[in-house]
Amino acid sequence: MVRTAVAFSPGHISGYFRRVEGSEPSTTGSIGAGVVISEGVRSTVEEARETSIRVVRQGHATAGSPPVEYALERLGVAARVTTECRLPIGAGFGLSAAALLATLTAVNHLFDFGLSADEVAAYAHEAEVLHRTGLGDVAASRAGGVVCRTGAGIHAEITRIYPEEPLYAVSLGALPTASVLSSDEAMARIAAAYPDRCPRDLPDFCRLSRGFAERSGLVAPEVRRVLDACDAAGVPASMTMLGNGVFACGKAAERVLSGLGEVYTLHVAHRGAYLIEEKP
Ligand SMILES: Nc1ncnc2c1ncn2[C@@H]1O[C@H](COP(=O)(O)OP(=O)(O)OP(=O)(O)O)[C@@H](O)[C@H]1O
Ligand SMILES: CC(C)(CO)[C@@H](O)C(=O)[O-]
Repeated sequence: MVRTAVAFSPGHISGYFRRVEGSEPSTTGSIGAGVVISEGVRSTVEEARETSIRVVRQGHATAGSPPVEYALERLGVAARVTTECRLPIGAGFGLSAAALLATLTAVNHLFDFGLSADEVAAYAHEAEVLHRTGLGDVAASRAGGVVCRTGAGIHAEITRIYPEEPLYAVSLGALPTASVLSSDEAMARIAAAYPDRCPRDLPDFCRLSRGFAERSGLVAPEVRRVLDACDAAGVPASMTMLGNGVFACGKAAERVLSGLGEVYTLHVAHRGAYLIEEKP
């Protein structure tokens, strides 16, 4: 019988960030703030002769995931991996980091590596940074909360608060993270836009993020239309970094967003990646 392990990792909406360039992947990443969300990626890992990755969303499967393939190779294992998520990929929900954390958590158990949670996160972070699919998402998604990262990498200081209220998001399409992270011009604007403090609560997070989004020049026209509708209704909202999407806080947010796309109601996660089951 083929042995299987299943793990889950929460996703992460980044509200504002600044790239930190270190001498190696472990010291490279970002500072910034975001929300770790209870939705994320579930990964099923089976022993196999050759590695294959199936990415499943809403019953539709695609093959391959360069960052996950890299991480498996780095650990010297071959496995059949299936990732499943409900949220859209490439839309600023930190799903590449969640896929890495969930897969490596399952791999760690399946192959009896005995890696600590720190070591699992270090491998995931390295794969993210090298593939330019994220900078701070792994550090954030290691645990829950509205997070404020004041240093780069997984060992940096992170403060976490746990508001009870939900937030709401709509996605207007994908924005490949690497396309923005590879642009020096975008990075310079982003650095200048950084709000130099941590959020006090969820509405404060939304407002600080919005100031950043405006100053960074990253707001695309479709995102602008949704932000305008939120502004008109007095709903604090900003852009999902880095995706063509909007997140919004407060009671009226769901109603305002519902006319503009599929609305995801998201809760602040209380924990990071965890093993769901191991068979046999
Ligand atoms: N659910 C997933 N399962 C496996 N690989 C994924 C998954 N989501 C993203 N990836 C990998 O990450 C690459 C693109 O990542 P990208 O950073 O653009 O998406 P994201 O993490 O969903 O969004 P963002 O980083 O903007 O929040 C994909 O090409 C894929 O290889
Ligand atoms: C770069 C980024 C916005 C991509 O999701 C995120 O990883 C972050 O906040 O560092």
